[in-house]
Amino acid sequence: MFKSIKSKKHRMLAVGTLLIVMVLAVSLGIYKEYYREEVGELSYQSFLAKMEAGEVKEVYLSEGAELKGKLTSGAAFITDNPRTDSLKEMLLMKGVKVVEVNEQFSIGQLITFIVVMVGFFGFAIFMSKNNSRQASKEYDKMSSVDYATEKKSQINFRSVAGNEEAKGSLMEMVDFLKNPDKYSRYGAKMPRGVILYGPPGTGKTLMAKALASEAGVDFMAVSGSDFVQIYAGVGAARIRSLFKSAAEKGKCVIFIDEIDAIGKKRDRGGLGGSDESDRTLNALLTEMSGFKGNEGIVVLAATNRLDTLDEALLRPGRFDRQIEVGLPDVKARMEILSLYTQNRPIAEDLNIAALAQQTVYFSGAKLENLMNEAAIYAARENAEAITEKHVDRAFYTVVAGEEKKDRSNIPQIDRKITAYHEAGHAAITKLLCPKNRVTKVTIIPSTKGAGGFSMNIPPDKMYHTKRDMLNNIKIALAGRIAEEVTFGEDNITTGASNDIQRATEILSSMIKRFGMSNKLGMINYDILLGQQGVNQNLVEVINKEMERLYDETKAIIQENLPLVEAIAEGLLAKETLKEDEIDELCKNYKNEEAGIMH
Ligand SMILES: Nc1ncnc2c1ncn2[C@@H]1O[C@H](COP(=O)(O)OP(=O)(O)OP(=O)(O)O)[C@@H](O)[C@H]1O
Ligand SMILES: [Zn+2]
Repeated sequence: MFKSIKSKKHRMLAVGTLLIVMVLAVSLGIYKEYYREEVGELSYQSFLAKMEAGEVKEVYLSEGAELKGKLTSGAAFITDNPRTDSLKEMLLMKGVKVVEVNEQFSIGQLITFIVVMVGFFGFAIFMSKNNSRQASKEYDKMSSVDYATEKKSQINFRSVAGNEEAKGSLMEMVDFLKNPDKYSRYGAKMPRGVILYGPPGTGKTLMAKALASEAGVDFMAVSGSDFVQIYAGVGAARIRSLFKSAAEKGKCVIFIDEIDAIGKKRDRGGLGGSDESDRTLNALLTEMSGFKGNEGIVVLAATNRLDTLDEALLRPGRFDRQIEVGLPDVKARMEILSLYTQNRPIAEDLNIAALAQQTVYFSGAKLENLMNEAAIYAARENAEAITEKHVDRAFYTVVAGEEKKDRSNIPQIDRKITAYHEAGHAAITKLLCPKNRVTKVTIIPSTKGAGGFSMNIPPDKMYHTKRDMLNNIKIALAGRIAEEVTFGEDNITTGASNDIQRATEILSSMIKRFGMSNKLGMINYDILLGQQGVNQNLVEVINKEMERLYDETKAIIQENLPLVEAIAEGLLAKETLKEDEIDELCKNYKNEEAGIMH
């Protein structure tokens, strides 16, 4: 039994030895109680003689084969047990104390039994203590989280192609990290948390690394899924341990990939919500609010979907900066491809610009993968350089699983429809509200879901006029209208669903809440009908008005089709148009119009 302990650790050995000594001491005590002096074995005759002489003090009477007792001298003795019925009476008559021992086994056996029992219990207690120590050690280990650190990585913002806006935002933080004192002197708080959101493989991790290495601080990377544990409290403990190690480093960048694993929207109804994920999220929120802004710890988190995150995460003092990291447009793809062809032998015939055009909807990771696969094919053939042929073959490997299409027109139809749709929004905005800024139009899908989007910033105003609202409806409708006018009624797409929602919202609040309809008057229909109320008359009025607005907008688009086409062509070529490029197109268009009129 104890042998197995020996083979364990030193401490176990020490405790085990101590235990044995204790057991021996105890049993020795018990032993002495019975055998204070050495035991003398007496023949039955001499026993009888001693009894006659009055030298026997006491006898333990039992059913056993031996008879034990004590002499008046204090010495213990053993003799044969005659097992006669008269023995007890005889002894009593001689004035010997008789103790009836109802033992089935000898005292020696008793002692052995006690030793074994004590030993066993001692061992059990020892093991359970040891186990709990082991368990707590294991818990300690479990509650700390492995993070990948990188101190002097070669990555900087130049390793990240495209994503200029996101890079710009992060570059501002480099100075915060480098000179936190400079900012704290003015009471300026450093942003604690930044969420990078966008499709997979767009360089979120890369940018977080670049931030850390440009600021010259440690980079600690973990994944949200590391905190999802089956054991209660472990996730929260890991969060605390992560921030503790970060605090020990002083300045650092903590990167939490897949933040949605811990920061999912909590179930307000309490149905199906798990306390455990709440606890982990709460621990994160506490830690984020806990460290003072100027301590030099920045937490970057990445997610593919911003809309699934709990609002509590996005509150001031937590992840209050959200930066979109989108799919690269053609220019960015060109830059990424250049980056990954830089140190590779590239054949003359490989046209990087054309390849950038053909890799619509590719993420940075996919482009890197494409060049890597091409390099593998070239290496296998022992080719001089990577040629068009290798890239072609790599293309199919990378898009494997997706339907095999001619690479040159993979999503050409989609792109074209999206381009005209977005051009419709942009053209109508500039035609109806020349003061509105259109800062960016793109046909690269964003995480917000739409095929593309237009950033339309109206000038600051206290009130919205009826005309503003009508114009906004027309801008929303213009996407679908441009699709219809260009590709025919049968080729319109589902891409307008958000636009239709928006147009309906504006129009219905104009009529139901703002009293802007001549036919329905100054009545708040929400109060009158309640939220669920459907009023046939109301629906008809809204529908008629929407139809009228649609026709009006359609007329404007048809009249200005060349502008729509110019913007759409620009989008097809560049995928993203910036504010100045859009303004330029509009200016050229107006000048031409003016030229025709004169
Ligand atoms: N804009 C880019 N410039 C250069 N390389 C890029 C870019 N985007 C992605 N890559 C390449 O793709 C790899 C994967 O990108 P990264 O891990 O940063 O993506 P991510 O956005 O964090 O993706 P995920 O959401 O899957 O975590 C990078 O290591 C890099 O090699
Ligand atoms: Zn639209």
